[in-house]
Amino acid sequence: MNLLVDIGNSRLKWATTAPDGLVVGAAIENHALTEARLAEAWGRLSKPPDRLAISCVSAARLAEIVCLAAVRLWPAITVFEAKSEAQAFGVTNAYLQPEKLGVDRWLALLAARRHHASPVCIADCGTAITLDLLDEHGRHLGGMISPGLELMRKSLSAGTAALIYEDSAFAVGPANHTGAAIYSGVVSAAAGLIEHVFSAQPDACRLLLTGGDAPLIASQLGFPCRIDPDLVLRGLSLLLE
Ligand SMILES: Nc1ncnc2c1ncn2[C@@H]1O[C@H](COP(=O)(O)OP(=O)(O)OP(=O)(O)O)[C@@H](O)[C@H]1O
Ligand SMILES: CC(C)(CO)[C@@H](O)C(=O)NCCC(=O)O
Ligand SMILES: [K+]
Repeated sequence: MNLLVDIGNSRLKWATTAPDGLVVGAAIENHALTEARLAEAWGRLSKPPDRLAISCVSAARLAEIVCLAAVRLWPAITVFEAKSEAQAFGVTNAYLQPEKLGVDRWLALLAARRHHASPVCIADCGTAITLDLLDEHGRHLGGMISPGLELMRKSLSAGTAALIYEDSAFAVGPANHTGAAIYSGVVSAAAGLIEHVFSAQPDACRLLLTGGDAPLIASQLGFPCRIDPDLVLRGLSLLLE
């Protein structure tokens, strides 16, 4: 059994590998991440993992906390930190400097190539929204980066006098109060971005969403799509095969 850890800019997601797939644990907010918190989550595992694979696009300090917690619980564990490469598992990285592609994006591409049909447009709807295009030969055609929903909402409150960040419920379409108008605006911006990019792709291209905001954004898309919530973790799992 192996342990997989995906550290995003907001939350840490983790899973253990099982013969028939992943067993996904409860996400931990980055600001609440401590060795003790991980020990509490992982202390309940039925047996010690042999290997730990980490994907980290956030501060290196968080990956260190994860390593320390794992080594303290299981001194014999082997730790592996994923890095973006020029080529792996039939996928070729489009970046001029392949190591500069966010490792979460790279792992999502590897998992999409293995578990979904290509050509595919991957939209990771997390702290940032990233789009990555993969052709039928496994060639990454490049991608795009935009702020995610929370960052868009926070940037409005940071850059204006009247707009405050409210924990408003999402309602479709034009709104009649500020919080709902902002939420509706940013979800429309995200859905519009994805539709704009996807509609320029060949007919055979599929649309694949992942990330915490994938279900909400998918509900506002004018195209059919699949949601794979564990795409980055599934990419990590490939690396340990
Ligand atoms: N239970 C939840 N807790 C926190 N955020 C959630 C939850 N469910 C959905 N979300 C949404 O998920 C978004 C964060 O997505 P995700 O967890 O994929 O981000 P992340 O992996 O930290 O980001 P990234 O990889 O882009 O840095 C938040 O904007 C929030 O709106
Ligand atoms: C864009 C994010 C923040 C998305 O999590 C991450 O993939 C990242 O930090 N990427 C590095 C820059 C790049 O991918 O071009
Ligand atoms: K992510």
